[in-house]
Amino acid sequence: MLRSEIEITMSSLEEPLGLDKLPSMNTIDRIQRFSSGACRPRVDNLGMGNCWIEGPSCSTSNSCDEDNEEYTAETFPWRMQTRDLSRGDSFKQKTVTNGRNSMKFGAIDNSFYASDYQYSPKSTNKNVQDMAYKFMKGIPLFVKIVEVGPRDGLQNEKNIVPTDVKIELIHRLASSGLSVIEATSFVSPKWVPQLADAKEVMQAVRNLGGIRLPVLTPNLKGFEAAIAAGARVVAVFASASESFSKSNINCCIEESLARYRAVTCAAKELSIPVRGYVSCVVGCPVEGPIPPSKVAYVAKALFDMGCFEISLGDTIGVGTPGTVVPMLLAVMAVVPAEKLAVHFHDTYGQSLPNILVSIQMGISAVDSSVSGLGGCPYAKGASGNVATEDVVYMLNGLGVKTNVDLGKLMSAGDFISKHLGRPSGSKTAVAFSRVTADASKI
Ligand SMILES: CC(C)(COP(=O)([O-])OP(=O)([O-])OC[C@H]1O[C@@H](n2cnc3c(N)ncnc32)[C@H](O)[C@@H]1OP(=O)([O-])[O-])[C@@H](O)C(=O)NCCC(=O)NCCSC(=O)C[C@@](C)(O)CC(=O)[O-]
Repeated sequence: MLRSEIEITMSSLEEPLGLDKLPSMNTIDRIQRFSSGACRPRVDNLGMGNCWIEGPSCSTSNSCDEDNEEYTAETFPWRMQTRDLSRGDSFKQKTVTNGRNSMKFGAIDNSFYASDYQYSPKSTNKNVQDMAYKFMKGIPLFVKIVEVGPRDGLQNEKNIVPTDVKIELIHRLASSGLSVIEATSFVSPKWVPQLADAKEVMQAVRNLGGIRLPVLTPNLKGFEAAIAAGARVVAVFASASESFSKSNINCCIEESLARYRAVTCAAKELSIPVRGYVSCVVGCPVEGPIPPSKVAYVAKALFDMGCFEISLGDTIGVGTPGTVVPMLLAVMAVVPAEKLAVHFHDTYGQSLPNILVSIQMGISAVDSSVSGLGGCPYAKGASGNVATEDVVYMLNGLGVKTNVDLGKLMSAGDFISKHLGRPSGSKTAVAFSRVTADASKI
C-alpha cells in the first residue's frame, strides 16, 4: 500500500485509535540529550571475562555527530526535526523515509506515527522547553529489550505447546532483531511441566548467531543440564518475599542465595555469564507490600556474587510509578543503574508508565514478552508480562532505539497467538491488525 493510500485510510480510522494524538516528542530539544552521556552504547560487562556491546556507538567521546552515519534521519527522525528548533528556525515539516527502520505489518507502514507526524509547536516558552528537557534528559538513547516470551510467556500455559512451535517462535523473534531471548528453563518438570522440553529447545536454537539465549537455572542440577544442552548464558531467580521464594523454588531466601552462589561459582569457572532476577519487588500475593530495603538486599547479594545484570520483577503486576520509584531508588543505592533491568507484569495496566519512569531513572534494559504472554504458575492472579510490541511502540515514539523491527515482532506475536488460539495481549498488535482489516475493506 502506498503512503498516500494509508493516509487517506487513516483519516477515517484515526479517531477510534487515537492515532492523531500520538506523542509529540519533537517539541523537545533532543540535541542536548543526544550530545550528553546518554549517547553511550549499552555495554554489558557480563563478568566472567565477557563483555557485550549493544546499540549504536558514537565515534566521538562526548557528542553524537549529526553527520555520523549511525545517527541519520532514518534512525532518529525526531532529532532531525528538533534540530531546526534548536537553531531557532521555525519548525519545518520534513518527510523522512524510515529506511531500515521501516516497519510493515500486513499492508500497514506504521512510519506515519513517527517520522512523518506533523506538529507545529504552539509555544517556544522557555519554561515549557525546560520542562520538556527535564522529562527527556534521563531517557537513554538505546534500550535493550530482553524477550522473555518463550520462557516466562509460555511457562504458565496449561496446554503443552509443541517443541517445534517453541523453536519456531524463537527463530521468528530472533529475526525481528531482538538480541536477547530467554529460551526456556532447566527447572523441575514436576514444577513446570510446560518447559520439560528445555533440552530439546536449547539444542535446537543454541547456534542462533549473535543472540543471547539465557535459560533459568534454579540450582546446580539445572545449571549442568543447561550447559550440556548448549546454554551460554544462564539466569538465577531469587525473591524479595519469603513466601514467594518458598512457593516458587521450595526454599527460603537465604537458602536460595546459597544455591545461587554455587551456580555463579560453577559458571565463573566456565566463563558463563549469569543474570539474576529478584521477584516480588513491589508486592507479594501472600505478604502484600514488600519493603524496598528487602529488594535492595537481595539485588545486592546477586550483584555481589557476580550476576552481570539484575532484573527487578514485579511478579504480580501491582506496582505503579508511586511504588516503583522508591523501590528503584533503594536498589540503585547499592547496584548501579546500568546493571539493572526491569520486568513488569501488566495485571493493573501499569507496565508502560512503570517502564517510562524506570528508563527516566537511567535503566536501559527492559524485559517483556511477545503478545503479552505470561504469568508465573506460583503467583496466582498475576497476568502476562508487558507486551514487547507495546514497549517497542512506546520507545519508538520516544525516539529510543531498540533495533527491533515492530512488523516482524508483531508477526511473531501473531504466530504464537494463533497457535494458542486467542487474540494477542498486545494493544499495539491489536490496533495495527484493526487498521489492516479495516483498510482491506476500502
Ligand atoms: C527449585 C526446584 C527444583 C526445587 O524443587 P524440590 O522439589 O525442592 O527439589 P529437590 O532438590 O528436592 O528434588 C526433587 C526432584 O526434582 C529434581 N530436580 C531438582 N532440580 C531439578 C532441575 N533443575 N531440573 C530438573 N529436575 C530437578 C530432583 O532430581 C528430584 O527428582 P526425583 O529424585 O524426585 O526424581 C523446584 O522448586 C523448581 O524447579 N522450581 C522452579 C519453579 C519455576 O520455574 N517457577 C517459575 C519461575 S518464574 C519466576 O520465578 C519469576 C520471574 C523470574 O519470571 C520474574 C518475575 O516475574 O518476577
